[in-house]
Amino acid sequence: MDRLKLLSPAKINIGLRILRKRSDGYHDIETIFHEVKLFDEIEFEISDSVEFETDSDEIPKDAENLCLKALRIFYESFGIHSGVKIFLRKRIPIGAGLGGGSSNSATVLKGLNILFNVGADESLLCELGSLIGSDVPFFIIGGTAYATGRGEVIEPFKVELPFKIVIVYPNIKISTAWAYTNVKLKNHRHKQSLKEVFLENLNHPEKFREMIENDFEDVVFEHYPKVGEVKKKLYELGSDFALMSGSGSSVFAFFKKIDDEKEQEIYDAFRDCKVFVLR
Ligand SMILES: C[C@@](CO)(OP(=O)(O)O)[C@H](O)COP(=O)(O)OP(=O)(O)OC[C@H]1O[C@@H](n2ccc(N)nc2=O)[C@H](O)[C@@H]1O
Ligand SMILES: Nc1ncnc2c1ncn2[C@@H]1O[C@H](COP(=O)(O)OP(=O)(O)O)[C@@H](O)[C@H]1O
Repeated sequence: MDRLKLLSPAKINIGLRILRKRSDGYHDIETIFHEVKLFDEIEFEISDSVEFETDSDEIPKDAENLCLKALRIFYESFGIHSGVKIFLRKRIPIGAGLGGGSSNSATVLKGLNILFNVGADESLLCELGSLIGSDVPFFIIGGTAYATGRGEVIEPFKVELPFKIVIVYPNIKISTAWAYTNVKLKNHRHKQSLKEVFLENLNHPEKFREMIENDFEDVVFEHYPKVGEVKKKLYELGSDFALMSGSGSSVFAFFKKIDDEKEQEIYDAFRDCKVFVLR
């Protein structure tokens, strides 16, 4: 096969606790990654040189692009010398807490593995992914996973979410490094694990509101009040649970059901934001 097209999904963090700062400068976290039906598309074609193109003018097109960082790691790890043309069609908002760049990196590792028939298994691809970013290993596996460490220690689990998901992006790009630098650490000792809280209360989402938190909300809402207003409005629209995703600025919400009228009401409520109703 000399051509391939893969979808590169976004994720939300159903809860994000920052436990401690580590000696390597990262933070130990506890989170639940959940893949959502919002995708970038990445096309691969064997060629005589390495070329990268994207339809987005909001991300680097040079070696700084996370697609090319992933390609470099893959080529160095497996001694690849052939060329490949990569085209990235961007849909996932940038700097949104939806893991777009990390997802693209993982999708490039998976795509090259198929294209060049290298046969690297998931655990090797996760290892390579963790060299690119803390969120990348999750995107190698996808689905839903409980994550610890800096986010690279992944424990996948199956769950049928009894909700429709809405994501509201208030067009504010937030740097992940800025968020981690400015976040105030909280005490999570003696708390039930996020995974237990989540699975035990799937049918009582009102419990999520008091037990599933995102530690980045305080610092982000303080500097970008708009993000807190989005969360408040999602509750006013009748959502069962709303929370900022990752380091922001997107806010996701669970709704037990969304009919056409409710969908229109949601779009009308957030005219100055990008809204994704993933029914
Ligand atoms: C916050 C989260 C939550 O899922 O996602 P996003 O909101 O970015 O999507 C992740 O922890 C983001 O993971 P990722 O975007 O891969 O971060 P990396 O590239 O590994 O690190 C970017 C910077 O964030 C900080 N960082 C990242 C992860 C972590 N556990 N502790 C940190 O302190 C470090 O300063 C690092 O230099
Ligand atoms: N392929 C890519 N897609 C998205 N962002 C990228 C990509 N390559 C590099 N970046 C850079 O990564 C940062 C945003 O990463 P992204 O994953 O979209 O946000 P978040 O980490 O908030 O989920 C931006 O600084 C962006 O310029």
